[in-house]
Amino acid sequence: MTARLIDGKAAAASLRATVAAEVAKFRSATGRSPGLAVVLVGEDPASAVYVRSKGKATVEAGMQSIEHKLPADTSEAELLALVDQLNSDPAVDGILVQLPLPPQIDANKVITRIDPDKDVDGFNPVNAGRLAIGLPGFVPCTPLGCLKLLRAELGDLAGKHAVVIGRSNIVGKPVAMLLLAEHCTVTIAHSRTRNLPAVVRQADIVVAAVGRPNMVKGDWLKLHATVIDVGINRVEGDDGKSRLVGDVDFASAREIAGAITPVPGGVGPMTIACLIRNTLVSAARRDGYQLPEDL
Ligand SMILES: NC(=O)C1=CN([C@@H]2O[C@H](COP(=O)(O)OP(=O)(O)OC[C@H]3O[C@@H](n4cnc5c(N)ncnc54)[C@H](OP(=O)(O)O)[C@@H]3O)[C@@H](O)[C@H]2O)C=CC1
Ligand SMILES: Nc1nc(=O)c2c([nH]1)NC[C@@H]1CN(c3ccc(C(=O)N[C@@H](CCC(=O)O)C(=O)O)cc3)C=[N+]21
Repeated sequence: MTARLIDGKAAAASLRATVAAEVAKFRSATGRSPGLAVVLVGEDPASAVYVRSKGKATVEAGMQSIEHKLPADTSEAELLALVDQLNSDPAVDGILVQLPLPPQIDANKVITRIDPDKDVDGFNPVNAGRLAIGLPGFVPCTPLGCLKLLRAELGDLAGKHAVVIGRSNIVGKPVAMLLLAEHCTVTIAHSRTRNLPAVVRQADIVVAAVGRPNMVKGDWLKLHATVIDVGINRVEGDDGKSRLVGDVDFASAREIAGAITPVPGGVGPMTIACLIRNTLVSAARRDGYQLPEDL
């Protein structure tokens, strides 16, 4: 039996529709629409694509998109000044500074400067801390998207062994924190992990966030494991055209896994849906407006 496909595109469309319906109610209750400011420094083509799709999703949900495009040679002081301005702008509910940033800018400094209560990316240390100790805050969009897909697929996650491959601050660590809060037994693997295939073979849930095309093979998996592939890797196909592949070798993994996310069409679309979700949550908190619990 080949694995069930976890359709992130469909799940994202459904979340976006739910958010749009709630935005409409928010607007009639408060007379304003939630605003998301996205800041792009430089012209990395992949970043430009993501920023465009974020803006489109924001507007489609009935929210205001405020885009700031700065030249690649922008100084750290200039970017920090823009963040300060967005922090104090009442029309801005969410602030996202697209990563990576050019080398003259310290990304940690910028992330730390964003008002934690507008930090819809969930990258500010205050929000990382809130997640770690179980306080309400903002959960990073990609990890939240992974969790939503897993809950929809498996229901209760308590007691499952989850192996997260990757320990970055934006994906691996927050995914591990979320799974721990769901009462999974969590193993975090990384580049120094010994015998990774044997570690992965213990997993009921595998989350791969590595950035290495097709690294996780089907014969690493426990039979019928649930596989969430976060990797977005652009590679050259046999036809010479570039295409996207994940960190999991999809062809071999789908023969062993119980369910698996494709790339594209898996976690990526959920990231953007969770961003507009977080922006609405931010606007509601700032206005004391009550949203449904399970958004
Ligand atoms: N779908 C989406 O919305 C998003 C997708 N991504 C994608 O997810 C992937 C990961 O992103 P990100 O977390 O930012 O990447 P980073 O490069 O920040 O982190 C990669 C992690 O993988 C670990 N790693 C590297 N090589 C190996 C190896 N051979 N075996 C085991 N672990 C290894 C590293 O370990 P160590 O710490 O020891 O160096 C590190 O912890 C990328 O493909 C990225 O494009 C990212 C964000 C959003
Ligand atoms: N401050 C910040 N926040 C981020 O959330 C952030 C960031 N910086 N920098 C870059 C990464 C990457 N990221 C993705 C978003 C959507 C898709 C996505 O929609 N992917 C589609 C395919 C898109 C395509 O075809 O290129 C899919 O997987 O189906 C992928 C990756 C957000 N990131």
